[in-house]
This record gives sequence, C-alpha cells and structure tokens, in this order.
Amino acid sequence: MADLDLLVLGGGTAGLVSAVIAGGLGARVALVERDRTGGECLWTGCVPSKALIEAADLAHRMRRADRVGLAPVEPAVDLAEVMAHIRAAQRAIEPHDAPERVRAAGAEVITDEAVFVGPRRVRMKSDGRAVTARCVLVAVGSAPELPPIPGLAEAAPLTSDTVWGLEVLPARLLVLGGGPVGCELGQAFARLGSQVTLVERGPRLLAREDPDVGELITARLRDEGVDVRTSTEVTQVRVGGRVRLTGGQPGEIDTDRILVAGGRRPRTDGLGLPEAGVALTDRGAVRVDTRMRTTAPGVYAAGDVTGELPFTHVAAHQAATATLNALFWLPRYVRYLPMPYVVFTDPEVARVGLRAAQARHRWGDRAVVARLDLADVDRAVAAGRTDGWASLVADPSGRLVGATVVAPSAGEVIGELAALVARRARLTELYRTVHPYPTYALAAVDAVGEHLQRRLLTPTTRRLVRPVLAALRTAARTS
Ligand SMILES: Cc1cc2nc3c(=O)[nH]c(=O)nc-3n(C[C@H](O)[C@H](O)[C@H](O)COP(=O)(O)OP(=O)(O)OC[C@H]3O[C@@H](n4cnc5c(N)ncnc54)[C@H](O)[C@@H]3O)c2cc1C
Ligand SMILES: NC(=O)c1ccc[n+]([C@@H]2O[C@H](COP(=O)([O-])OP(=O)(O)OC[C@H]3O[C@@H](n4cnc5c(N)ncnc54)[C@H](O)[C@@H]3O)[C@@H](O)[C@H]2O)c1
Repeated sequence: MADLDLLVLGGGTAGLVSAVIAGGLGARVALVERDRTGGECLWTGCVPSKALIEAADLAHRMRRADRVGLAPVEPAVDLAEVMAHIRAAQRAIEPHDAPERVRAAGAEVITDEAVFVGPRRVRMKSDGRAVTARCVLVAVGSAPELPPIPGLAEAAPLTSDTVWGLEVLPARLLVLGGGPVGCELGQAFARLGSQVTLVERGPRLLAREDPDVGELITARLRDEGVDVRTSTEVTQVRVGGRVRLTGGQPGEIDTDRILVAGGRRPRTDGLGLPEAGVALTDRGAVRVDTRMRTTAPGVYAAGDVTGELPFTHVAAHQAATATLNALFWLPRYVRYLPMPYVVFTDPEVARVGLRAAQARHRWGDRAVVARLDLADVDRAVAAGRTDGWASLVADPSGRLVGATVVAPSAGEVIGELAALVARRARLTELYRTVHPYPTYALAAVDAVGEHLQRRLLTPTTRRLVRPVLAALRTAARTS
C-alpha cells in the first residue's frame, strides 16, 4: 500500500511549489532534497546572476555617466564585496524556500538522495529506507554540461554552479557559450572590469531569438570591450591558460579563468528511471506530455528535468499543473506558447510566443509584424538608451501570437503581452488600452499604432472619408 499521496524528488522551484500546494491541500506528501532547498534559482541561477548584474550595471553607468551630462567615474570593484551583496540577497529570499515553510504547509521534508527502485517506489541513499507513493513528481533539475575539450577539465573551469565562489575578479575571462548564461555573465564580468572573450560556436549569440537580437547584443558587448567571437570553438586548453580557438575567428589567447556556459543537461543519470518505467527523450530529458505525465503511470515530472523551456516560472507552472493532475487525476495541461521569458542582458531581451521569422514561415506574407525602434520611444530617447525595439507578431486575422521586446526593463513589459497572447487578443486591444506616458511599454503600443496608421490612414481612406466630411459640413451650414 502507498505510504504517501505524493512523493516529490528535488527541492528546487518545481519541487517546492508542488510540495507546498499538495501539503496545503491536505495531501500526505514528502519532498526529498539531497542538498539545500531552493535549488538552482536561489543558489546558482536567477538570484545570484541578477544580483551580480545589478552591481555590474551600476559600475557601467558610473563609467558612462557622461551620457547624461555627469562626470564619469571609474568604479573601484572588490569582487568579494559584490559576492557579499549576492549572498545578502540570497539570505533575504532563503526563508521563502526553507524546509520550515514546506513543513508549515503540511509536507514532510527529507534530506537525502532518492533513487527509483520500482514503479512509484523510491529508496533513500543514506539509510536504504524505501518509500512508496500513489504518485511521484520528478523535479531534479539540470546541471551544466562540460564539453569534452582537451585540457578543459584540468584548467578548473568555472560554471554557473561554481562562479559564485570567486572572491577576486579574473583579469582575463574566457566565456564559452553565447546563450543566456554566457551573455548575461559575460556582460556582467566585463562591466565589473574583466577583459572578457566570449566564444560562441554558432553563427550568432542568443540563437533562439530573431537574428537581429543576437546582432544587437553582439554590437553592445563589443562596444563595452568584450571580444565576441562567433562561429568559433574552443578546441584546446593548455596548462597556464592558453586557449586555442578554431573556426570563424581563430587564434590563441591567454586567459586567467574559463567560464563554461555551453548548455545544461537534465539530471536523469543514476536516478533509476528505467526501473520506474520512465522514458527519456533523445536529449536525456524526462519525456512528458502536456499534462506533465511521464511514460510511467503515476509518475509526473516538472522543471528543467523535462527539457522544456528551462525557466523558473515555467518550472513553477508545470509543477502546479502536475500536482493537481497527480492528486486528483485532473486533465489540466500546460500551454507553452504564452510563456514569456527574459534574458537579462542590457538591453534586456524579453520574448513570448512566436518570433517574426516563425510567423512568416507559418503564414508567409499574411503574417502581421508590427515593429517600432526605441529611437521613436520618448522614454528611451530621454534616458539616452535607444538600443532596441518592440516587435509584435500576429496571425493573418490580427490576433497576437508573439512579441519580442529588446529594451531597458523589457522584462517588466512582456507580462502584459503574454496575457494578450494567452487569450489570442487582437493587436487593436493593446492599442485601445491607454498606457501611461512616457514608459518603455509604449514601444509595443506605438508599434501597433504605427502599423494601424499605415494600414488604415491611407489615400483610399481619405478618398472615402472626405465626401462624408463635406456632407457633414454642408449639413452644419444649412441647419
Ligand atoms: C546562471 C543562471 C541564471 C538563470 N536565470 C534565470 C532567470 O533569470 N529567470 C528564470 O526564469 N530562470 C533562470 N534560470 C533558470 C532557472 O534557474 C531554472 O529553470 C530553475 O531553477 C529550474 O528549477 P527546477 O526546480 O527544475 O530545478 P532545480 O532548481 O535544479 O532543483 C532540482 C533540485 O533537485 C535536487 N536533486 C537532484 N537530484 C536529486 C535526487 N536524486 N534526490 C534528491 N534531490 C535531488 C537538487 O539538489 C536541486 O535542489 C537561470 C539559470 C542559470 C544557470
Ligand atoms: N534570464 C534567464 O531566464 C536565464 C538566464 C540564464 C540561463 N537561463 C536558462 O538556462 C539554460 C542554459 O543556458 P545556457 O546559456 O548555458 O545554454 P544554451 O544552450 O542556451 O546556450 C549555450 C550556447 O553555448 C554554445 N556552445 C556550446 N558548446 C560550445 C563550445 N564548445 N564552444 C562554443 N560555444 C559552445 C551553444 O552553441 C549555445 O549557443 C537556458 O536554456 C535558459 O533557459 C535562463
């Protein structure tokens, strides 16, 4: 007989959300975490990276203060102090993710490493205790991948797991990978004073976005002194930090540290998933359907381990859906199209739904793309921060299916657009909603405004409207 209604494996975002919901609903639930609750987001991901970016952003603004008529200042950077600021932010958030909060919600917390020994049966590594549950949620996350480059492992490379232990700023830093981690951390370290080389194997940075996004971020990073090398690979690391690059921008460079940001791998090895009947995708993620069910009855998965949109808010949403489905056999499902995300470079890159290229691929010339550059947005002009744009994508009937906003605070703008994508609202609905002036959100609104103007305020419209107005003038004179 099952000991529990739900056993949750992993105490990161997905696991915590699940345990708190299940406990709060009165279920018999236990969460197993082998390390600290809080997971990647709190300890090695979102929180430390955004705290670092804040310090780096201020350093950059001090250095570029002349942009707004102030005397520029070269900041004195002590990385140990910046790391102390990061740890203070983590300490402030930690209680929210602490075992006490989970227990207060009614769930048991077990500090151990869990391994499946059968369908819905899990053994604890330390004491061999086996636990059976009616349902299991696999929420064990992902880990940074180290590419098999000769000499790399011997060079003690940093990853997003370990970079937070640095106390001294590396004078020279080679960042391997131009995805979100490489771009965010590469820009931040450059702004703090490291000489950064960013090496990306693909032809552009942030490859999941429209090409102009990668081009803009490349230009910004280069302007800030980062040596960006695309279509280039690290092929060898020698003792002493000499790195050989091949491909588009080859050469040999010397570096003090290497930060590997070449992607992540779901933590599915050694978890006994075959014993549980849980199948994996060809990329090693737990295969799930949109109800978050795995191939094993009663076993669900959520978060990075599923390989679907690896973001904290997605993990939380998947976990909530999985938990309700598991406990009550509900058919709730996850829709990925309206899921927004943000890359916290400067400018921020925020996206929801389809990119312009994807919409054109699907609908050809009938796809609607409304775009406005920040140079036409008064708030951006006033701030002297005009790198960026808003690009809204609609289907041929004018319903919003995607948006990309590249701007300061773009992350604060994308939520509204995600809500509109979720209910497939018309572009005109955004335009008719009065937004406060002057805000970056007006980039999206005015993009639609310009699009409507081009479509509606045409010579044909004027030809049709003029006789009507003439008739109304005549009527007014004779009345
Ligand atoms: C540098 C960086 C910055 C990021 N910034 C953002 C951001 O700004 N916004 C955003 O949305 N996302 C961001 N992310 C992504 C985000 O951190 C992840 O998507 C999210 O944390 C995944 O949560 P999770 O619950 O799936 O996994 P995790 O948080 O990794 O939790 C999994 C937990 O399972 C535990 N575990 C593993 N195996 C076992 C086992 N056998 N038994 C028991 N416990 C086990 C682990 O110890 C871990 O605590 C960032 C990631 C990185 C690396
Ligand atoms: N702001 C955010 O929400 C945020 C921030 C950081 C990370 N994340 C999440 O973490 C995940 C992982 O991010 P990531 O940037 O590590 O992975 P990624 O897979 O997005 O990007 C890795 C990049 O490294 C390149 N690469 C891989 N091996 C290479 C090699 N040997 N030489 C040169 N380039 C190489 C790849 O071509 C790719 O462009 C992302 O998918 C994202 O969802 C989110």
